[in-house]
Amino acid sequence: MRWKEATLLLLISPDSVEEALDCAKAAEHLDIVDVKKPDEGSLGANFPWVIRQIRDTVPADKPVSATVGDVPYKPGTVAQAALGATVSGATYIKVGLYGCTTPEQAMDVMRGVVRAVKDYQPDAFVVASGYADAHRIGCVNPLALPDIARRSGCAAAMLDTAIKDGTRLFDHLPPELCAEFVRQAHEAGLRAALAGSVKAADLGTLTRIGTDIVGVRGAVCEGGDRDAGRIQPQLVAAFRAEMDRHAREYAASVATAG
Ligand SMILES: O=C[C@H](O)COP(=O)(O)O
Repeated sequence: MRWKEATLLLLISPDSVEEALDCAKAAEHLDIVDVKKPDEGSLGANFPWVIRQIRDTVPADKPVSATVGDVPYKPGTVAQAALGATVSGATYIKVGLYGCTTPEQAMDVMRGVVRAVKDYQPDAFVVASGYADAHRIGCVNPLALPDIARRSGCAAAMLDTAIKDGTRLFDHLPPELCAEFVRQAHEAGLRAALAGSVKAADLGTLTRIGTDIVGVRGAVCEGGDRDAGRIQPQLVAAFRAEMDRHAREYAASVATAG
């Protein structure tokens, strides 16, 4: 895809074809449609036919992303799953390095994924995802992700939260550490994606620290409930309006300071 420099992109995660249809109604307000299966985990993988149907459902100019799962340290298994998501029509391939306890393990997994995906789809966008609350599950340190992503040939480093219990990205990784994550990702030539029960109130900070992609589900579901609620097109539009407001305010503050 073409990047609009210094623009925060909105990635929304439907869990079904029905929800993707609601995303399609709000297509002008979002940038990436991210297929996942939240009942299989934070980055739970959906079925190949759901990815395919969603690809056929959303406008062709919107990239479809797919989560490959909160994966174990099994590089062959994960590479094969990532290829499955690619063959099914996803061009963003997101891998949650849940079962990797060291950067070396994470790199093993991501190198396999990058090779499997790019052999089939050279311009695919592979995303290595860690977790801001890694300390709760014993997986690789979130600030190691930019280096893992760079050394394995990924296009982006991402953080989400592993445990969806109402705690949020900044509860586990305060803004100054998220800013460091973004800085390291950019220094490595990567895009920086952040998620984790993000709300509109977080958008000022996410904009200011230079985040490239914000991933959202709960905040655009009815009742803010990512499990029982369904994505609402008007909530996607409202979230986007807040993003745009913060982008304008930030641009104005930079212009004033300069
Ligand atoms: O990739 C982003 C996730 O879908 C975020 O979900 P959430 O906003 O409910 O934590």
